[in-house]
Amino acid sequence: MNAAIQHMFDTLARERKPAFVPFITVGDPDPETSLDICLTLQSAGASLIELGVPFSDPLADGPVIQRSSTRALSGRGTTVADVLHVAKQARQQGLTVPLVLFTYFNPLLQIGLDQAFALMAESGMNGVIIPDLPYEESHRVLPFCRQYAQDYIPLVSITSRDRVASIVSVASGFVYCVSSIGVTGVRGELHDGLEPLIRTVRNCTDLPIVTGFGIGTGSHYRKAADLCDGVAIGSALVGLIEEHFVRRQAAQSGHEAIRQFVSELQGTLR
Ligand SMILES: O=P(O)(O)OC[C@@H](O)[C@@H](O)c1c[nH]c2ccccc12
Repeated sequence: MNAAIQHMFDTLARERKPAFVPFITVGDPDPETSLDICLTLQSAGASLIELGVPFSDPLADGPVIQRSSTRALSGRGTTVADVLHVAKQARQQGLTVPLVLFTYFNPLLQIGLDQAFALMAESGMNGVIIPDLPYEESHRVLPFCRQYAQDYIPLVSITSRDRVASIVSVASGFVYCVSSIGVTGVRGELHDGLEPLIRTVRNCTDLPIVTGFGIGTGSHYRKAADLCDGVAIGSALVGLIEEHFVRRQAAQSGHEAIRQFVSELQGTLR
């Protein structure tokens, strides 16, 4: 268990507030901007930030995050080490919210699991989500998570309901409930399988539950927040970054748009 993530959820539970968990692809449009965006997200009210490692074959990602990964991999590219360097710099610049590395398995294998987790701990990371590592393979990383005090956050999806007990048995920090089927990207509606999935997870663990996938509007955010302990938003935020920092090349309006976006989401809870 990583104390920072547990402390964050304990504090929010006492305040009866959900965690707001944004996802960004680090290196999109560049590492320096990603660092600034993390600081903006913290000041806007993010509870924990998912730092995405761009990957060439993001199977679980829709077009917005795929484009984001492609941009982060173009030019000099963005590696796991680059993402962790951004985390370390952000810590030095006052980022205090917990950070979770969001990476496919291959980039970790490329630098070696022991080296990767040692670097994560040294960079101030608090946990890891590996969307393409199945429960049956989680034993390959759990010893390193324990050794380096990194929470292992598994994904539970609507299609994996019959395996929830096994999947959450290896979890620490929180459990990530994938609220839709398919790939990431804002949906028109929350999947009606989300509520029964959360009930199933609640019956299997006392860990906090964060849901994500497809949430991009205030009404969906509120519905998801009523069901869970936290809500993850990626594509809607990455789309804002694409619009302001890439298309318009307007960083100032980009940071303002992020603050406005977070404020509107939080406003739906009042
Ligand atoms: O982008 P969305 O639809 O808001 O979904 C959250 C998602 O971005 C983030 O948590 C995530 C990024 N890539 C993933 C792959 C699998 C599960 C979750 C993710």
